[in-house]
Amino acid sequence: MSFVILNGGFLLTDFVSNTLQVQLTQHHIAGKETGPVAYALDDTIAAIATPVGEGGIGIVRISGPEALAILRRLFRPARPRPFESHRLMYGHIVDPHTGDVVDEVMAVYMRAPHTYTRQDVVEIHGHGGMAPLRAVLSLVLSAGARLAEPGEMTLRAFLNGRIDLAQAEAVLDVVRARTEAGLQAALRQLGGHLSDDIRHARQMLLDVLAHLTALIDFPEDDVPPQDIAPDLERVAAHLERLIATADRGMLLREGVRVAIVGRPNVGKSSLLNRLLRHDRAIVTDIPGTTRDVLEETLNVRGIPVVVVDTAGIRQTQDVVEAIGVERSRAAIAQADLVLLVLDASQPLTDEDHAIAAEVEGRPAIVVLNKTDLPRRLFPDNVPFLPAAPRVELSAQQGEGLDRLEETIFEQVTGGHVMPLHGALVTNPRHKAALQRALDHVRAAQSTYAAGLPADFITIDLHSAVNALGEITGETATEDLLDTIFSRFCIGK
Ligand SMILES: Nc1nc2c(c(=O)[nH]1)N(C=O)[C@@H](CNc1ccc(C(=O)N[C@@H](CCC(=O)O)C(=O)O)cc1)CN2
Ligand SMILES: Nc1nc2c(ncn2[C@@H]2O[C@H](COP(=O)(O)OP(=O)(O)OP(=O)(O)O)[C@@H](O)[C@H]2O)c(=O)[nH]1
Ligand SMILES: [Mg+2]
Repeated sequence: MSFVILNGGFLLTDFVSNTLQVQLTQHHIAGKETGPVAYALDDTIAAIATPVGEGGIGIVRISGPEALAILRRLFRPARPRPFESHRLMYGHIVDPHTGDVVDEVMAVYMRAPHTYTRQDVVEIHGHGGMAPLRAVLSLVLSAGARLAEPGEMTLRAFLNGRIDLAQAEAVLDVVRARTEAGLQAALRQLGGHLSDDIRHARQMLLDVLAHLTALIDFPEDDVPPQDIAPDLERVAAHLERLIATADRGMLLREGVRVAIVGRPNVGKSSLLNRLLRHDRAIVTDIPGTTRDVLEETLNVRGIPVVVVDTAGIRQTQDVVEAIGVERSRAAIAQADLVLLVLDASQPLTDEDHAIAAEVEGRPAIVVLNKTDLPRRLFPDNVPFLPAAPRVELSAQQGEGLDRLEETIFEQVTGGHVMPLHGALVTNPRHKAALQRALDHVRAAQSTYAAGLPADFITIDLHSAVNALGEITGETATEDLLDTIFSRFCIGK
């Protein structure tokens, strides 16, 4: 699918041809010579908007100028009356060629522009099953609609200016949120908090640019030079504040990977089961029970934590077990945090030392398990990983688990709680663009402080403005839009 490029901070919509036409300039497509692209908004698209499986109801959504005409052709209302915008009607979807009833439905026509896409939208709410939904969709397609690409409904909402790019991305984050806190963060972004903050920073930069441009273009007019240092500092501080929310924001959106490692039989799988609060992994007293890595998602105070149980690491002649051990090592490498589990009822072994050496240098927690048994090992006797906190627990008895969750939370957040209000950066793409914008503002500050000519400063300020525009979409490239919207599900 090909997309539109946005130029100069504006969406240039050509309403005459109903096609979105945007001029491309070298300026906006870094290093890429491209001609003008057009993305048609004048065709009518349709998709099943709900999961295709068994459900109470399922929705076929249609967006575009033909939406109502298509509905008229296929829908037989139980009580015929004129279609009224945003009013749900009861009736049947009927195949116009055969007269066969395809499903019993509720249907709604929503007149542009007060709709999801800002186009005419029709929703057909049918029974939530594969056969009825496909039958309805197929009639809609034969009546003139085109099957929507993934994310194309939301793309239209973006292209028509109902939401900006950061909000469009938030739609997907809402769908994919794995915890309540993650959902709240996504909804905040969907509500436009981040967008408002970024637009504010961008506008301040544009104001400074306007002033500098006046100085450059009309030197004879004696434009009184203003001191732009305070404005630049204010923008820089604003960007820094936003960037500072990113580490925690990204945790909410992406979560962390925690690997449970240790020698065989120390109780790794028992610990996983306890953390999940159900018996996911097989537990036996036979060392080498877990052969493969096993992943489950856990909610630790709002942070999605993917916990990975691994095969106990030891030298082994067993081919299958050896592969499992290799995977355990890979899990250590991929984890954001490692739980090194020890058996507190036994003295440390060479294997414990060897595994600790592999964990060395990575964020870790040392877990002393089996504290319900007579003790042979205490936190003070553990010589390795001196920086890692020690947590004593009994996975079997379920004691000490709260303390472990607390320690995991502290390790991954640095102990900070989530800010409850205002903008929160949750997306690495946004963080990277903010950082680029900040670097350019900092560079502009130095240039200004060094007393260099105004056009040296404007180069950096333009780059900063563009970097911010990539977040909200004013200066997004075709490739970027393609990447973002192709991650959506069909019907979104
Ligand atoms: N049936 C249904 N439920 C749904 C959606 C949908 O499209 N259909 N949504 C979609 O994913 C989500 C809701 N999001 C939406 C966002 C904006 C508009 C909308 O029509 N906005 C208009 C204002 C309408 C009005 O004021 O009455 C606008 O902003 O102009 C609709 C749904 C979740 N639930
Ligand atoms: N007393 C006591 N026994 C425990 C505790 N945790 C685990 N066990 C027992 O230790 C044995 C091994 O437990 P697992 O959870 O399978 O150990 P593992 O580390 O996953 O072992 P592998 O998968 O072989 O690497 C089982 O018999 C468990 O019941 C504990 O806290 N206290
Ligand atoms: Mg196990």
